[in-house]
Amino acid sequence: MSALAASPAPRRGSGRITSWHLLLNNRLATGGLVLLGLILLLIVLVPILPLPDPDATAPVNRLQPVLTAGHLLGTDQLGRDILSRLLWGTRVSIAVGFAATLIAAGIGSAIGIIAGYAGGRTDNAMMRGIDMLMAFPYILLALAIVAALGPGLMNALYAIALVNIPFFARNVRGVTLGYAHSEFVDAARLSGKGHLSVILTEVLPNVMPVIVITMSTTAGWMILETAGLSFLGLGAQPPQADLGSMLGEGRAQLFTAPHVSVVPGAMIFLIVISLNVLGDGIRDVLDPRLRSGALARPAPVTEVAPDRTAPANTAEGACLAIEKLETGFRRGKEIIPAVRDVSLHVKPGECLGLIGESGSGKSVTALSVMGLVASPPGVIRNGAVYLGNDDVLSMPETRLIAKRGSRLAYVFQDPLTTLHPMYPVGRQVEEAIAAHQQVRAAERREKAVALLEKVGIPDARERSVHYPHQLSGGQRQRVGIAMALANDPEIIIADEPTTALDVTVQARILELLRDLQREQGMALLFITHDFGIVSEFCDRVAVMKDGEIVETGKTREVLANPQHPYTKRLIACVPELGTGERFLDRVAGLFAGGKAEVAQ
Ligand SMILES: Nc1ncnc2c1ncn2[C@@H]1O[C@H](COP(=O)(O)OP(=O)(O)OP(=O)(O)O)[C@@H](O)[C@H]1O
Repeated sequence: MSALAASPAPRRGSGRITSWHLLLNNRLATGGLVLLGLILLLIVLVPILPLPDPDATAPVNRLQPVLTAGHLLGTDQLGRDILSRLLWGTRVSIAVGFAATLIAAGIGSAIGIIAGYAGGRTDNAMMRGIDMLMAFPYILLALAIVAALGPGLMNALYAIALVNIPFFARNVRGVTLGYAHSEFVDAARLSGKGHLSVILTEVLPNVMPVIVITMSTTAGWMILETAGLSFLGLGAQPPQADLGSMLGEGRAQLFTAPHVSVVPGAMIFLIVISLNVLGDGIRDVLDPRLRSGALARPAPVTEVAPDRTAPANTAEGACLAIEKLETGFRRGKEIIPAVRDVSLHVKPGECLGLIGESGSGKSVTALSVMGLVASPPGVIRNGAVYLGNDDVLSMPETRLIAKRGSRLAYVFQDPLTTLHPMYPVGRQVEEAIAAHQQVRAAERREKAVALLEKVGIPDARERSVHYPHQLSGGQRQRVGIAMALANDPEIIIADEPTTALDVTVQARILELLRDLQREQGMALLFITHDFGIVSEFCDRVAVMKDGEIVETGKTREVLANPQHPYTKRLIACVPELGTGERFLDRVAGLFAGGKAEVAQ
């Protein structure tokens, strides 16, 4: 860990959020859990409950209605107590459904992991087998299996398990394929671990949430399928009750005594619905991206707290002013602040460097400007952002969205993740133009080529039909800059635009940004963690630490006379050519002593 990264992290909420809290936060899942818990409790207690024998017939008492004395849910066509049969039958159906789920999950997941991990012929052979299994209508396949093995609950269980193996195998194989060639799996292999060990320690823990999610969402389905087979007389055999056979037996009295079939039908419905909503809740808890809301479709604009205090614009003549900004992230009911009390301004033609260690809040500050922090979980608690005199955070959503890319544009760190991999780069620049300008397709194309030329892409016309993966890292970043320039913005926010590039490309991109900024008189908010870049590039600098601005001023003055110890440490971290040893001594001295100051 770098010395800088070792400095204390922003304060976090003290309450520990467990998976239980997250599950219980989801009302539907809690409802499902309570309902399923009650049903499970009843079927566990059924042997000790004072209920009549579920199989004891009493023809004189046949088809008694609900709420008859001694028969709360009435009796069936043979005079058997429906409540007793329902609870014993539910016990059988749930046991068979869960057992089938476990068998299908075990075998299907093993096939999926082995096929995905091994790849090549093994994968091909296993998946073709699975495809054949899937090619049959599953209920027909289950019927054929039971017909071959003979009717009975155990055979129904095997049949249901078998027809569900492909769902697990396909799901798990897909996820395993993604992990099989990832760096951490390669590293484990290279460190000498055997295949089994790699599968068990590296692949399985990552695939496990998918297995559990598939289990929780298919268990209800399997209970339904078991009931279906019993309904057709291929599962539970008389006199044994399960929900499907009760439903099948009640069919003949559907119009004269509907309760005989409605009661088991309602129970099937309750079990399946509770399992499904609980399964959805479990999926949300197990997938950390869902947990933070990252996969939920983010709102088009960051949520702004209704009780936000919006200070007035104090920066005269600035084209961008941030006033006392406070942005945080929701975690349960808490909002954990990421930036606090941040005030900055940039004037036309000026370059402001925003510098700070990783996690200090630079990106959150930059993204808050145009309401781009994903909500959920992001929320702007307090503060204001002014573009000229316009209060951005008070604007109607559509107006704010219209300002994105026109008055203010962003250049992000990694163009490979921001460019669409399936479209040629020229088309993506054209899209940026089309977002704000009504120009004909041919003109737009010419404009896109001109922009690519302007940012220094050689043979721009030919390159414009290339896809992002066909360009180098530096060229991709140039495309990102071309897109930012597409609508002649007044301000560009460049968020560590050169971090992913090697030093020579980095220098060229920085030069390009500086030239364009001077040429077009744009304001630039340049985010970096490198004081070397700030000293060469920025007129003023703001230093950020733990979500707050700790020092701000003209770059030359801050460099010559840093006030905050953290600024001094950042400056000390800039290596000077030929002073390698001295630099390391300085850094080591600084961080060994913790609070040691830098000798200027
Ligand atoms: N989606 C999120 N949910 C919760 N916390 C987040 C989220 N995004 C960022 N944060 C937190 O906000 C804080 C500031 O993050 P930010 O990305 O602004 O840091 P940064 O200074 O830009 O770091 P870097 O230089 O590594 O990009 C960090 O503590 C981070 O963990």
